[in-house]
Amino acid sequence: MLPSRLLRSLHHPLRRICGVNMSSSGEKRLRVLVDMDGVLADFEGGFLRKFRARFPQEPFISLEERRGFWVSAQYGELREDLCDKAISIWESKDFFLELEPLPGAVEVVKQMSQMENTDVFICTSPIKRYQHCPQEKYAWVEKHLGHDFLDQVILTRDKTLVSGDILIDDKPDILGVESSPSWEHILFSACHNLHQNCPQRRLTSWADDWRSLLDSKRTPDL
Ligand SMILES: O=c1ccn([C@@H]2O[C@H](COP(=O)(O)O)[C@@H](O)[C@H]2O)c(=O)[nH]1
Ligand SMILES: [Mg+2]
Repeated sequence: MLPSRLLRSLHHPLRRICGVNMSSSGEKRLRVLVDMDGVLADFEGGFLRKFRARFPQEPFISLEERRGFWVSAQYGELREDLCDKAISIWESKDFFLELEPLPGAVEVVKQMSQMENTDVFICTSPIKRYQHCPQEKYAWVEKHLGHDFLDQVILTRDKTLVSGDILIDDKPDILGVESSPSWEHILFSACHNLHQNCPQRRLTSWADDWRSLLDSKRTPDL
């Protein structure tokens, strides 16, 4: 690795060849990956509302009672056939598009992406039944963050393959083929993970001190 003072004097393409993500002022840029469901978009709230509307006679699990990432698994434990009924909700047209943004999420992502030396990407896993979900995820980003933000959308079912400094995500275990991902996983608090004692640093909501969290990952300019 070359010293940063030398890298600063190099032209942009060479900086890239050296494998360092530097700004024109010579500072290393921070790459933040932000999950969508449960972090930007209220997946749990949207699910519960639509489940109760579609199946008014069926038992349901309140947000306070939610435990574990997989909604379908907890509904299946409640009663076997409720697993498929739960899945049918997020497989329906307009489910992902109509999710409400979580409080502060849109404002924070806009602020974050305007910060100096900071690149923000939305990193989200589509469901395998692809008829509606991938298109609606793009449409959600366009609706809430604007057309230009579509350049910063990453759809993947394996987030370990995406490089970044931080991944803000509500799923406690993010696994994939890469056993040593480049990012630090910051656990975003959600109803399903509140009771779990997880080793990751947490962001409890978008009202939490996300700026300090980002600053803690910035490397000082040498
Ligand atoms: O029980 C469930 C709960 C969620 N899903 C789907 O998982 C992904 C989660 O995506 P993230 O990028 O990790 O937020 C989303 O597509 C949900 O629909 C599920 O399949 N089963
Ligand atoms: Mg999520």
